[in-house]
Amino acid sequence: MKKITLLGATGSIGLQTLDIIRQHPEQFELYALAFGKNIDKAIPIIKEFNPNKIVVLDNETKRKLENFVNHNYILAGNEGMIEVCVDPTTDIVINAVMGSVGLEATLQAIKEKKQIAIANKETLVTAGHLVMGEAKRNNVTLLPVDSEHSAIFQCLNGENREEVSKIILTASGGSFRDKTREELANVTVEDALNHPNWSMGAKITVDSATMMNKGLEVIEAHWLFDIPYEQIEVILHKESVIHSMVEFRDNSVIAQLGSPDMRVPIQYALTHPKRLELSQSKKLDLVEIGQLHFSKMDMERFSCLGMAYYAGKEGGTMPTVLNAANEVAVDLFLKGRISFLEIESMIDKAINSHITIKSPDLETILEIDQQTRKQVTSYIN
Ligand SMILES: NC(=O)C1=CN([C@@H]2O[C@H](COP(=O)(O)OP(=O)(O)OC[C@H]3O[C@@H](n4cnc5c(N)ncnc54)[C@H](OP(=O)(O)O)[C@@H]3O)[C@@H](O)[C@H]2O)C=CC1
Ligand SMILES: CC(=O)[C@@H](O)[C@H](O)COP(=O)(O)O
Ligand SMILES: [Mn+2]
Repeated sequence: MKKITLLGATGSIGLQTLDIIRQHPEQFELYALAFGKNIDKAIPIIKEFNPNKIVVLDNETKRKLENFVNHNYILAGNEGMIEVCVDPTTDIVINAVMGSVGLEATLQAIKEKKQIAIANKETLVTAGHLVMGEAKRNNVTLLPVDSEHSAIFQCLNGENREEVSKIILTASGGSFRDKTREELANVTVEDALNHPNWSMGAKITVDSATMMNKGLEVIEAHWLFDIPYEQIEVILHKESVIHSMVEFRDNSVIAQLGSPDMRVPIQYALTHPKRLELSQSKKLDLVEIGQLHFSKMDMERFSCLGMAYYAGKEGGTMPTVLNAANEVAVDLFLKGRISFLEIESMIDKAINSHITIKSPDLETILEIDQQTRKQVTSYIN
């Protein structure tokens, strides 16, 4: 029985993880969960799964939750998140929070040699060298949940990493894939949240529309698979059926396919190297689909992807700035305070005004993250 600590239990990945735990009660138990403020979503989860420990964003949310659930172990904030990650009873930590907020908890979990299933890409973008360094020192393998990285992980099964010539990440193109840059000027939040293939949290859905999601995934792939940026390619594939591919030095390409359903990579991260049945998941029917489409990525149309390659190659604190600027800009867009195209102009401004600090430690990363958030917020004030 694997005892799970689930960070981000009320989110899109969190709820799908709970579905897997529900389907395999003999394999998995929800030991602890963390969420932000959404107690309406959390209450039924707590009642159904009865976790030993609960973490919420702050003391105000803790007090509110205590009015609805009779539980004697509710913690708040970052310290709470760290506590449930290093808890000796926990076997595996699933980081499915939104944004880089779970960074310290993830680092502490790795130090305790917990298994880590990582859905959260921002953690690796903002501090990939620290996370992977800690994982190496503690002999911890990070099990990818992000669909593309799970695909690559599966394609690399049993292969010699030295023989990889290229990783090919597929991108759906997001909500606005058929729009020109001119047409992007007046798009709404509602339009942006209408992803053609996946139902996901608001922030990642907007990232997918700006193509920053793929940019973050390029950096995530660089760290997870220890591969140079020059050997990571992104192509457009509107059906999201091929989740990603690996090309080897003999020109053989291995791809992982499946209907778009995040429960598949989530479950694989929990069962690796084994597999379990997954009910209510649509089997892939290529005859029904008929055709798959691919095209070259237009780096001018999707300028966020270019910014992510730049920040990743520059390294040091630059990806921290990219990530923090993006988190703030997307939040402002979702609140209706800036336009869609202002997301990329704000990120551009932030990365262009930053002087990279090489090999930053955790304190520096956290400081630059906070500074960037303040700076980008000031762009609209
Ligand atoms: N959704 C998907 O299909 C995929 C997601 N990912 C990645 O997984 C991560 C989660 O995405 P997704 O599930 O879509 O996001 P959601 O926005 O749906 O959920 C985010 C979760 O994080 C919690 N949370 C937010 N802020 C805090 C905080 N400060 N402290 C504690 N908990 C917090 C939220 O709690 P509350 O509800 O209370 O706000 C919620 O449980 C992201 O990094 C995303 O890029 C990767 C691949 C696919
Ligand atoms: C499901 C998943 O992994 C998302 O990150 C997905 O990849 C978003 O799709 P695009 O970024 O390709 O639009
Ligand atoms: Mn993805």
